[in-house]
Amino acid sequence: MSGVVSMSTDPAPETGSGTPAGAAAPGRVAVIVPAAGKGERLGPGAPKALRELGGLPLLVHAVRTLVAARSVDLVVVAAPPDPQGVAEVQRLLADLPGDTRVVAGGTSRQESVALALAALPADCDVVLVHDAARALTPVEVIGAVVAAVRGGAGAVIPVLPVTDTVKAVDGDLVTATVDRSTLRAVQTPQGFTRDILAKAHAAADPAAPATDDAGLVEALGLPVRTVPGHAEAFKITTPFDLVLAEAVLRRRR
Ligand SMILES: Nc1ccn([C@@H]2O[C@H](COP(=O)(O)OP(=O)(O)OP(=O)(O)O)[C@@H](O)[C@H]2O)c(=O)n1
Ligand SMILES: C[C@](O)(CO)[C@H](O)COP(=O)(O)O
Repeated sequence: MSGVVSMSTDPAPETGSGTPAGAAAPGRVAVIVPAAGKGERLGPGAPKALRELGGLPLLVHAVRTLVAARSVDLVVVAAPPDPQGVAEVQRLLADLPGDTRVVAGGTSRQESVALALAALPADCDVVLVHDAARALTPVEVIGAVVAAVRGGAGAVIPVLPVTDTVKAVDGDLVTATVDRSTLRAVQTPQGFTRDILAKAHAAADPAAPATDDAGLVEALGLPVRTVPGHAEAFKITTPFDLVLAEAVLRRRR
């Protein structure tokens, strides 16, 4: 497929040993990893997904966990779109086990996800979308999202309660205190049936990209379910997040 680099050969579609006679076997689970962002809030340097945490790029941490997850069959990374970015991601993934592929990403996260979605093999029926920037997400979160989609939810997101008091403001003036009991901080991986994610992206406006994929599903009026997220699935956005991530990694080792 043009623009797609396969890092291993296609495995035969899983037959699913528990499939009842006559029933269609489930398809494969693919994870799209948008990794094409610049990381402007992290400060000057290489694209964020290629910056190091404990001696390895953030992307490698994220993909290593994904390929180790029993529920995941295929990982497609949207790389920084310049030729060096794509080549570097290909090189990094070549050292990892599992079925991994690379596409060139886009100018927004939404576009990067759409480009990877267009490159998925036909036998994937569940698709997760997972930020490279959430490099330390525990494998349990990935399993919980896949299980919820396989259990019948069309769209699933991991969430955490909001722990700060939240205010609405107009400039520097507080206009309201928001009821945080109904608010959740949203993480990735977000999981979808392939049909729903494809419909959501087909209806999306490239000129006003959504910050997450579940937002596109909400815009279709379809339900989005939640599962518990994890504190260590935080997004590495600022230099302080990188310090925090180094501490989490040291504690794990
Ligand atoms: N054009 C883009 C922009 C973002 N992303 C990815 O989307 C994820 C979440 O985005 P964020 O953390 O905001 O990353 P950046 O866009 O790189 O950060 P910044 O806004 O600070 O530049 C990251 O894994 C990032 O690489 C992407 O694939 N393509
Ligand atoms: C998808 C996401 O990680 C959910 O919290 C988040 O919206 C991406 O953040 P961005 O800074 O808008 O890229």
